[in-house]
Amino acid sequence: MSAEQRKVAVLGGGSFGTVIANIMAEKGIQVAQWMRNKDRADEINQQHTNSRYLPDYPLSPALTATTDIESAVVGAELVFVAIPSQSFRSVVHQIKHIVTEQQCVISTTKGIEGETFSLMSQILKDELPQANVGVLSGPNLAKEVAQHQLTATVIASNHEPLRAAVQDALQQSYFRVYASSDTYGVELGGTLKNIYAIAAGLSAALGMGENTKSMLLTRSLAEMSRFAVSMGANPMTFLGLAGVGDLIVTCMSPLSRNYRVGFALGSGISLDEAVKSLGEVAEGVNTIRIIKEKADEMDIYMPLVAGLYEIVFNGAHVKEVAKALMTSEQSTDVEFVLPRTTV
Ligand SMILES: NC(=O)C1=CN([C@@H]2O[C@H](COP(=O)(O)OP(=O)(O)OC[C@H]3O[C@@H](n4cnc5c(N)ncnc54)[C@H](O)[C@@H]3O)[C@@H](O)[C@H]2O)C=CC1
Ligand SMILES: O=C(CO)COP(=O)(O)O
Repeated sequence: MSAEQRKVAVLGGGSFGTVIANIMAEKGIQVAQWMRNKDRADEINQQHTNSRYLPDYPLSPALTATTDIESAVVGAELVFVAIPSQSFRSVVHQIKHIVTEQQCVISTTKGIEGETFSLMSQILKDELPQANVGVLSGPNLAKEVAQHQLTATVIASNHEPLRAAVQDALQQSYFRVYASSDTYGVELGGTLKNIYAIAAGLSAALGMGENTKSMLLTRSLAEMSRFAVSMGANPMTFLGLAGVGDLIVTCMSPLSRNYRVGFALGSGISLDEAVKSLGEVAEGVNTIRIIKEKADEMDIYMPLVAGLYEIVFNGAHVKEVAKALMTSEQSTDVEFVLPRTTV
């Protein structure tokens, strides 16, 4: 099928929904981007910009926006969902009776539903059991994708035709799409790294040095992987783009909203004010609370999450938490857990 014959939908009018929709429109694919806000849809259709979320980046004139979710989704081969985790289920629920078993639905959302401890692919399976489900995740700061900076991402699904269709739809000279069959690991990596980006922003605001940043990043990766393995994920996925790759970009770039929330907290701004002034989603704030509860329940050792929770939600002082972490019981660096062999 030629690009012009392909029809896809993107649900969400924010930064990531817009760049994903724009990549495909640039390739000549028919893209319908659904959003709630009519003025923003009109702006995309008439001025080819989304000034609220991506000011200064021209969009493809071929990209069309709509406020009618049904017309966007009906007949779309691929449906990407770029809606913050707190609204994800309610939006997907609206298309429950429209989606057919031929369609592929792909989450780009890096968060967890607190009440059910569900990642977004699980919500897609709950709400749309008829559809093929996938997850797109990786080191993909929306503004850098909009600038056409060379970028790589991962499409994860256990449905091979979905992986191939998404690779074909999104592959661009500046955007490379790798495939994975570890949906759970890819999705968990994208979700967990937001927590550590908040910690990295906090430490940057306090002027901590490069040794500190390196320690924080590396121990974050160890902690994420420990949690993931306890939950049954493949630790190798955490050495890839959707694991350490996304951790690096989000912990190092002031373009990351989670990093910026951490930086604001470290500068003495309250959590409410930091989130409000951001005006975009920072999934990591809720994720800290949800992962802390799960780690406590399952007795998983996550000292960085526990310390960050105290700082963000209980007003603990960063320097006191850092001191407690630095002087806690001696620990090993990397432990290899070898598979048990039968004797
Ligand atoms: N921005 C980025 O660099 C990247 C973001 N992501 C993930 O993509 C997801 C979405 O993020 P962004 O687009 O960046 O967020 P954003 O904050 O830029 O935009 C969120 C969009 O969702 C819409 N929305 C919220 N609730 C809604 C509802 N009930 N019904 C309809 N629309 C609703 C908002 O109006 C807004 O258009 C997040 O989970 C994020 O972690 C993933 C990769 C990169
Ligand atoms: O996931 C992202 C980059 O891969 C975007 O991170 P933020 O949500 O912190 O901006």
